[in-house]
This record gives sequence, C-alpha cells and structure tokens, in this order.
Amino acid sequence: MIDLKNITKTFDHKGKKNIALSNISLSVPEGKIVGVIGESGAGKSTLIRCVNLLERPNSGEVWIDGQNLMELSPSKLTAARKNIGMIFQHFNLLSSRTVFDNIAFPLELSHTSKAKIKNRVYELVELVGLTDKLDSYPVNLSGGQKQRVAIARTLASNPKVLLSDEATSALDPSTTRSILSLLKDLNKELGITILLITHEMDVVKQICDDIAVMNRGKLIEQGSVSAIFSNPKTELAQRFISSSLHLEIPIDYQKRITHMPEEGKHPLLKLQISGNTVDEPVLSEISRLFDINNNIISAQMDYAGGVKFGVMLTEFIGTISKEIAAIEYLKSKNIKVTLLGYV
Ligand SMILES: Nc1ncnc2c1ncn2[C@@H]1O[C@H](COP(=O)(O)OP(=O)(O)OP(=O)(O)O)[C@@H](O)[C@H]1O
Repeated sequence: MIDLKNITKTFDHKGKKNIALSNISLSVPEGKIVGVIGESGAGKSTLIRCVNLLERPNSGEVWIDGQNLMELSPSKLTAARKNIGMIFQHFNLLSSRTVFDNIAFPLELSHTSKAKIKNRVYELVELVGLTDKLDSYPVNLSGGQKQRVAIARTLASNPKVLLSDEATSALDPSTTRSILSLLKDLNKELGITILLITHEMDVVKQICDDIAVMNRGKLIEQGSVSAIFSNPKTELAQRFISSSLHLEIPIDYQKRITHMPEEGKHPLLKLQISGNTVDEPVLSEISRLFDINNNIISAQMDYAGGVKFGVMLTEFIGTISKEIAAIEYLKSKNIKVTLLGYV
C-alpha cells in the first residue's frame, strides 16, 4: 500500500547541506501497521511527511496504492492525498469549532451535502467513542479525547492509509494505551494501513506488525516485531528494546556496588533474554554445571509480536573461576550479559 523507494531528502541550512533522509526504502503492505522508531533528529518526521509529499523528496519514488505521487500533477496529487489521513502529536483541532464541526470540516471542504455530513459525523463519533461530546469545544476535552476527534476527522474521507506522527507522545501512559488500541481496532475493522513514527518502543510493541529502526537519516534495521525483539542486530534496536523493559538497580545495591571485584563480593549481572533461549532452563543449568547460586533481584518478562523476551538482574554467587565460566556459558546461549559491578 505504501512503497518508498530510495528516498533522499536534504535541507539547506546556512549554506550547508543537511541530509535528513539517505536512500530510504520502506514498504507497508495493505492492512499492516508499521512503526518507524528512532531518536530525536533521526529523520522520522521528515520521512512520514514525505509519504504525503508535505515534504518533497529530492529523489526517489513514493508509491501509494499503486500510484507514484512524485509523478502526479497538482490536481491528481490533491485527489490522491484524500486517501492518506494524518494525525499529529498536538492534534491540530480548530479551537473555535465544536467536535461535530471539527469532524465535519474536511467533508465541508469537499462539498458534501449537510445530510450526508451529519450521518458520517455520527458514524465517526460512534467509532471513536465520543458520542456524548459532539457539542463540546476542544478546550473542554482531555488530550485523549482531542486525539479521538483528530482521528475521526481524518477518517471522514475514508482514507486507505493513516500516518501517525508521534500521535501519543503528548498523552499519559493509560491514554496512550487507549488511543493505540483504538488505532488497532480501526486497522482491523476498516482494514486501514498505518505507518506510525515514534521514539517509544512501548508504542511499537503494542500495535505494530513490523518495525523499522532509523538512525541519522538511514534505516538501519527492519523486520517483523517478533524478529527484531527476538534477535535485534543493531545496538540501537537493542537499546530501544531495553528501554521498554523498566528495570532499576535497587538503591540498597547501588550503595554497595563496586566496579572492581573484592573479597566476599560477587558479580551483579543484567541478563537480556530473548527468542528461543527464553524457554531454556539456563539458570538451573548454570547452577548445576558451575555450582553457582543464583540470587535473582528483579526480573521482567514481556511479549511482543508473539515473542517472549525479558531482562533480569541477578547476583551470581560461586568461586571466581566458576562465576566467569558461567558468564561465558550464558553468552554462548545468546544471552546478552552486562556486568554491572560487584555486590
Ligand atoms: N525544514 C527543515 N529545515 C532544515 N532542516 C530540517 C528541516 N526539517 C528537519 N530538518 C533536519 O532534518 C533532520 C531530521 O529531522 P526530523 O524532524 O525529521 O527528525 P525526527 O526523527 O522526527 O526528530 P524528532 O523526534 O526530534 O522530531 C534534523 O537534522 C533536522 O534538523
């Protein structure tokens, strides 16, 4: 449904060329949800704005539903854009219009009759769960409700594609979850194809089928959510995955941790487990093979794309040589082991 081919975009800034996107190719099959994740300045907004040509790439092809937008005349481009809805972090509602009138706005612009507008707006508020807010103004709505109005407004013209530009970044975690589950429901019920950009792995984890990881204007890794979570290839993807697992060293341990081994202290390890290893009894194996007592301090397991993964803080208590051998054994099982210090 969306096929970006070799997209490059540069900006001129004070006489210098800033390469925002470098030879990016990305496909979003019909009915799928793809998330592009990257840190600030990676080029995510520029990329998503290239999909509807709000930003025109310097080179490359932007195919939407079988049409290369780069080759369309202005009038055909306007028509093609009706197929592409977009929602934003700051909702972009018209403050002087009620919920009804905000949602009706694009229909008014396309000269839809009043009776049809009324029917469609009623359908849309039902879909996004805002039937009791038709006469409210944006100022009287919560962030989540404003985003629901924005979603209803963008769905008014029945787009096949929905672009989401950090649509949940301004929302608290529980509102984020409810907006993401609304997007997932719309994807299932209407078959709408979604491309979203975010800097949060939690967002990707909750609703995406595929992930693309961006860094400095390049796509450095892409694949299904399950493939990337079970076997992240780049350091950045690993970091995003860890950031979605929230595990802190307890204060008591932080106070007594040392960087160098000391008499009576033992290694404190962070183990990142994913893919097949997650179902192997590796911790009991190392207890048996290396005579290690394993003192688990905290652990978090999670699911994404049908794959189980997790992170654990644990203290290995054994002789120094066996502690080292046990760590090597874990690494051989594709567990990422980080030595945090000695406690
Ligand atoms: N209109 C512009 N003029 C000049 N440079 C720009 C423009 N828009 C973006 N850039 C530059 O392009 C690069 C990518 O920016 P972009 O906003 O796409 O990144 P991002 O990943 O969306 O970041 P953030 O998450 O902070 O919004 C940055 O170096 C930015 O400074």
